[in-house]
Amino acid sequence: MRHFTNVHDLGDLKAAVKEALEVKSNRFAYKHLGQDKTLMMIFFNSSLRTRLSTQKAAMNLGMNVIVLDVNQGAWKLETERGVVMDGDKPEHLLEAIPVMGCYCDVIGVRSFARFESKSDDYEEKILNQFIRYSGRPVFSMEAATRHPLQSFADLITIEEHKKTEHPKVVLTWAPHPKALPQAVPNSFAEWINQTDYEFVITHPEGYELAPQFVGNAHVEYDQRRAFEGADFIYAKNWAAYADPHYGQVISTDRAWTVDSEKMALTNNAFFMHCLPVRRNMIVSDDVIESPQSLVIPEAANREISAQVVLKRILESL
Ligand SMILES: CCC[C@H](NC(=O)CCC(=O)O)C(=O)O
Ligand SMILES: NC(=O)OP(=O)(O)O
Repeated sequence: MRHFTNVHDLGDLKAAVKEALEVKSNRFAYKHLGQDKTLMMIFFNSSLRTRLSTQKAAMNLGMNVIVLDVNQGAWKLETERGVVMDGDKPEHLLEAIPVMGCYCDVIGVRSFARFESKSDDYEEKILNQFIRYSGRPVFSMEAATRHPLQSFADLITIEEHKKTEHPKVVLTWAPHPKALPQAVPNSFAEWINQTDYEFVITHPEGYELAPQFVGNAHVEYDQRRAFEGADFIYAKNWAAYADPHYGQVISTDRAWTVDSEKMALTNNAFFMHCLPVRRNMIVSDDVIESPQSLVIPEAANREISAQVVLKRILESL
């Protein structure tokens, strides 16, 4: 595998999950693959889980790791070609990317949607420049429209905990004070649509995700009806996608907060969230602390999803 930016890069998902569970049970068995190889992780945005789990995965594989927080210490970067650079940005991405490519064998990039231009975001303008100009294999650590390392970990977690062959999985919007990217819900939907689960997406009107991600999911505007009989509840906030409200918060209605009363409508469902989570906005304290909450094992599986991706990239070098 050269690059990892979406669900299709992994091929057969059942095989990928099987490989993940094998790696999970013997994660130090592949140190030869990463010997004398360097991973560079480039963050345009904050991170805890991705930063730590991906570095741990690389170390499991015997890799060296370099981490760059672009907005702390590096030169401010111009991303637009053709701009006269007489402002506060000393360096262009078109030099910085190939230079960074000189110092590593594999590149991970985190670059969230900027909500300045829907086309720039949905054409993955930043991530694709790394793919085009770095000369290295590139994987997404959450880009503008997807978070595939998270979604792979989410799938592993559901497969580990499902009590039926075809569980009902519900992706629910929940309120948040800021305008958050659509990357996590887009990616979750893209991956779950590749399974044979029953898949429902529930959100207030105006929060419809892009059709290419919704796919065959059933969209339900009544959250309680969506929760009925669910086996997994995956909560996440996202900003509006549809014009004219792209990138905007159009609701902070806490009637959508996931609480025990709503979880009682489900089939004793597990609760999932990618973290970080705004407690008592997205989910009540008692739900995220309940025995049905999988948020910690879900986060632990980020080490495994990253290790499978890095292992496949190293095997293709
Ligand atoms: C893995 C999630 C990363 C990011 N989350 C945030 O930006 C949360 C920021 C906040 O709650 O202030 C998101 O929603 O895409
Ligand atoms: N879930 C996730 O990617 O967390 P971070 O933003 O902390 O990396």
